[in-house]
Amino acid sequence: MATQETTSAPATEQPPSGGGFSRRTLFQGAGAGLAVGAAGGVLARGATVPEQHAAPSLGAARIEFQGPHQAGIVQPPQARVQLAAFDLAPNAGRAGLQALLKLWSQTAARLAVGEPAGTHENQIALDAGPSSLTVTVGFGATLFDKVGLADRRPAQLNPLPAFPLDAIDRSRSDGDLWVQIGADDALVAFHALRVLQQQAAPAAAVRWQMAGFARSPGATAKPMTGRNLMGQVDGTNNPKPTDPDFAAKIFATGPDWMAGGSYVVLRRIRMLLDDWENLSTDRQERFIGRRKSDGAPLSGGTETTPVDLTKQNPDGTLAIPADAHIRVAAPTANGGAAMLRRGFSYADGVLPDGSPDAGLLFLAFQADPARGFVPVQQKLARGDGLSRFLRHEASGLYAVPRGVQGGEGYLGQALLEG
Ligand SMILES: C=CC1=C(C)c2cc3[nH]c(cc4nc(cc5[nH]c(cc1n2)c(C)c5CCC(=O)O)C(CCC(=O)O)=C4C)c(C)c3C=C
Ligand SMILES: [Fe+2]
Repeated sequence: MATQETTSAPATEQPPSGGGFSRRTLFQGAGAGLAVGAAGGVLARGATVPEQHAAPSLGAARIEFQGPHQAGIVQPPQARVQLAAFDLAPNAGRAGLQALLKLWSQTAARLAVGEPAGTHENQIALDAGPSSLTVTVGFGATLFDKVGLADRRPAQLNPLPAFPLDAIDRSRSDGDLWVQIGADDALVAFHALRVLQQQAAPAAAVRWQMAGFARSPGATAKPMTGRNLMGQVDGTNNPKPTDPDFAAKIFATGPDWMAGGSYVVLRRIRMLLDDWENLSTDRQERFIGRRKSDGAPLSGGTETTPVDLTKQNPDGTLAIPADAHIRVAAPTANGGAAMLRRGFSYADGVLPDGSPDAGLLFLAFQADPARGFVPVQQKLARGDGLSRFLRHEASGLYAVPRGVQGGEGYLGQALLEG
């Protein structure tokens, strides 16, 4: 496995709401030591940088593969994501899975530092560096039976309940293995997907694949929380790694192979953009409970001002309406239920009726979906004004084992050899 460079370098600047989001980003090569980000102005597209002050390229940024948690959870979303689920071949067995996870772990570590893949290298990403590449691997509930580990399947992987308004396409849901590949360059992300996919054969085959995107680093004059395709500032009130209870909310404590791991819920949520865009900005804001221009709560202040759900307008109505998304989803309204949302937009052309096939690849990490996504979605599906503009079309739940560190060789080793 590739060794991980540990040279210390400053982390990229984070948006106001990013709080303590750790990007674990290092820069290699000639520019090491320089901070990259729009605030520093060093990566403005088209900017001419004098040779002697050459800045590190976006491609040079890298995120450590090794650590107590897998990469791709606490880091802010990269500009590009490739999501894929794989089903194990009937004859692969535990040995086949073990060999695959070893190969994927080696490959993820190599690609994260900008080395070529050890096998199936196709040069798609040549010259583009690791571009903050992360590879995150998860196990679906169906995997455990197939490799004789049914008795070790955690209860947290029990199937999600059906929610009102669900329109789930099972062929684009679930899967034995899940992979999230994030990078700040589309070619780097696709390269990693292609290599992992080829390495998977014949032990596993792709069940479904989805591509998404988020704001590119340096796109705004200063670091800001990103927007979704409805135009809203999205991601403000996420738990922050600096919160005292962050780890308890987001990371599992056991069994041993999951200690430091997390459970991720995926929902491919199509947005009914034609209907949404027909609303006035005022109505759109009341469906969310935040101002569209800057993400400030309708109870007042700026984006980061704590939400006041009791605040009333002069006419006595609630400043944040009863069916506003942030009121219905708030941890205080759901017994403290919390999750780390790390979604990406998608835009996959148009449907037969001419409407855009576009929306949110909603991804939420949590220590236990029964105390995170499930109670919140149960409430949202019934009482959220926004839900009439959304269609949940695909779904998945995966155990994301702890990261590789110390003497461990590959992701999931403690499960498969424990
Ligand atoms: C079950 C969980 C959630 C789903 C599904 C979901 C879908 C979804 N959300 C938006 C847009 C926004 N969501 C915002 C906040 C927010 N959303 C959830 C949960 C789900 N959202 C939570 C727990 C919160 C935080 C609530 C709080 O404590 O304030 C916001 C506001 C900005 C922010 O805090 O991120 C927006 C905007 C869309 C478009 C969507 C489905 C496509
Ligand atoms: Fe939301």
